[in-house]
Amino acid sequence: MAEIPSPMNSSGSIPSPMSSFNSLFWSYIIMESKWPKFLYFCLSLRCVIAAPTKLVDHEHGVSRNKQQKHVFLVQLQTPRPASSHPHTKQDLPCCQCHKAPPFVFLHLTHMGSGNGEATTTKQLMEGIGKVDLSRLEPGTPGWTRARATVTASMAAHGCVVLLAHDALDEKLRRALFGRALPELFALPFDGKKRSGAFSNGPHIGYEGQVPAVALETVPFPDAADDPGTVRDLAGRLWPDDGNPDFCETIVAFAKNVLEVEAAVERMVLEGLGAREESVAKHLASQSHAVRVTLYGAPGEDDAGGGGVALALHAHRDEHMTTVIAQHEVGGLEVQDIRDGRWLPVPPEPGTLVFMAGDQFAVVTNGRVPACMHRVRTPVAGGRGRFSVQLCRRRREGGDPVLRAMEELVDEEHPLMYRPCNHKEYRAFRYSEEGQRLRERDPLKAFCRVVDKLGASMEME
Ligand SMILES: O=C(O)CCC(=O)C(=O)O
Ligand SMILES: [Fe+2]
Repeated sequence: MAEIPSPMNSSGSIPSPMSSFNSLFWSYIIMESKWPKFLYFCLSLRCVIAAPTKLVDHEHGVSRNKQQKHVFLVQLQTPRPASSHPHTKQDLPCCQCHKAPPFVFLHLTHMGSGNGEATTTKQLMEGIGKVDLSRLEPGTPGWTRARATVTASMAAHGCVVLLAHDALDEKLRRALFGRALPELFALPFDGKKRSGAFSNGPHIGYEGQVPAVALETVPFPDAADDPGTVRDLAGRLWPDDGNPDFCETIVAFAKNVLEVEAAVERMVLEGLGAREESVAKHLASQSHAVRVTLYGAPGEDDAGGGGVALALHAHRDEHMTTVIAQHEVGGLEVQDIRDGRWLPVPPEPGTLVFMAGDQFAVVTNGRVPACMHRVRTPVAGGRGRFSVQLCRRRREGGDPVLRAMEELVDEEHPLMYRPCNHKEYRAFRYSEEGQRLRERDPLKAFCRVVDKLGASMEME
């Protein structure tokens, strides 16, 4: 049986929900091939504390493999009074607290099966999971442990931090952030326009020089599969020689990080109980793009509280997944789904941040929530911030319909999102209505299933 650190407090007793009204009271259950009993326990507990079924459903994850151990984290949480709520504008569970009666919320999180290790619980309680992917081979115990941590963190936050020194070593990091990006963004505006991918529209080509948005960003679609597209673009940016070093750097990043991305997506989907063939089919249905971004250095006037300036508003990505590499200047923050707090993700060398977008929430039947995130850059130091993202989305020309994976829908997890056309969803996201909802939940407005009582299945 896997060992998990005790949730006891310093006095050696398990904290009681009554004595910590605004904080988490939690306990855990370790199961060994006994999930039906566990389910029965949950159902009876639900009756006893009268937690709404929606809350029970939201944090999910009973794998059906009865041969393996199942580790669950059970969190009991009392709602915060509305008056102390810091994020009343967000359309997140916590924001509905004031509507909820003062009973106890029940969160269930599947911590993984197989040899899931102690670190998962600790990391989940402290924030986002962090996993070292170096030299991991599928099928080994290390892989199984990593899968448990990745799955738990994705299910809880829609996000996990990866230590991936193999994919982003010091040499590539220097080539990318020390040379390729500075050279690209130093080009005059007209030079960048010449890239031919110019548009000041949403996430299609070069974006920059937009009043009130201090960032510039350039996408390189299909960089790993079709390096010729990077060379074409670079040929227009640097007509003299096409900057071969730049191309080599972008393609190397794309190839390395795409490999990591696919491995992590596989871990999460398998961790949730998807079949190998479904996962393979899903991965083959996606395209990718590398996007390089520069956030201008904020001025003193831009500073909000805490000496940081908002550089990118809170949002969820509309595509499938995003892997983000930050460099030296931090700023990425993800929102804790449980209480609305913003958790900073520091730019540690060799780390990549893996996050779910709306398409992934549809495919996983809401068992992985799309990650709400934003960027706030420090004013002190007056430095710009670089980040590089690898975005994955449903391939153009493939099946345009996004739907939940069959295995991830069952009695315990009824369909959460209706099948939807990814292009239509993208168009909706950039429509006036979608923009209005961007800090709330546009996916919910677009295709969330409504239950028989006419209520959305989200916690309300
Ligand atoms: O730069 C970052 O760290 C995040 C960028 C981002 O969220 C986006 O481009 O959608
Ligand atoms: Fe984003």
